[in-house]
Amino acid sequence: MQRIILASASPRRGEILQNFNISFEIMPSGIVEKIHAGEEAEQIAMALAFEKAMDIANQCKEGDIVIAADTVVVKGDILGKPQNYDDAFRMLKLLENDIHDVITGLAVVQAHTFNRIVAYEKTKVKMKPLTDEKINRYIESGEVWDKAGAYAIQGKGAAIIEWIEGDYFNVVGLPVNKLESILSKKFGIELI
Ligand SMILES: Cc1cn([C@H]2C[C@H](O)[C@@H](COP(=O)(O)OP(=O)(O)OP(=O)(O)O)O2)c(=O)[nH]c1=O
Repeated sequence: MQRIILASASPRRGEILQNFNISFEIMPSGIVEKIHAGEEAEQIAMALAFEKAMDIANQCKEGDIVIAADTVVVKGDILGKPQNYDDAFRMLKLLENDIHDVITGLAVVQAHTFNRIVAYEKTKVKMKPLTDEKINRYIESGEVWDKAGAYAIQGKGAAIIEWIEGDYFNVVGLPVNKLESILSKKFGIELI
């Protein structure tokens, strides 16, 4: 029996995938995410997604399908998750009142075969102007910690996002639209 594995500890990714017509298991990857200086954000997101998928695929039996993703926020700098309060403040100060990109790398790997697809999706996001007081209140809400770019569009962060262009689910961490195409066309698995 071919299993479908989501190689992710992100509750958001699990929740998004649960909406669909597939049964899957969750096996978070233990890789240490390292951003290599000088690489493009798209390359970094895809390389990290691929590393996570391969880490788990190596522990699976032949034929299992492993899905992994990695989300980064990009505005000149590449922003991952904030390390501490000052880092979260710096990120939100950089993002407020401007447009940035959210890039999610997506990897789908069939364990112990050469069937593997790595892709990325990009969504443009416009954040409202924010006073320092508002940034402080948002950080203190506790929502920012495990989120790339120190905000969550699916949470209180919705109130500070003016508009987006592209796939909403890509911002939340799993580009469902792209995943559906890859699973359907390359692996014969239908989400709906
Ligand atoms: C911008 C944004 C990011 N995020 C989250 C999605 C990802 O969980 C997180 C980016 O971290 P990732 O390193 O992509 O993922 P993760 O460490 O949470 O989970 P795993 O590697 O096990 O799959 O930021 C939101 O939930 N909402 C948002 O609006």
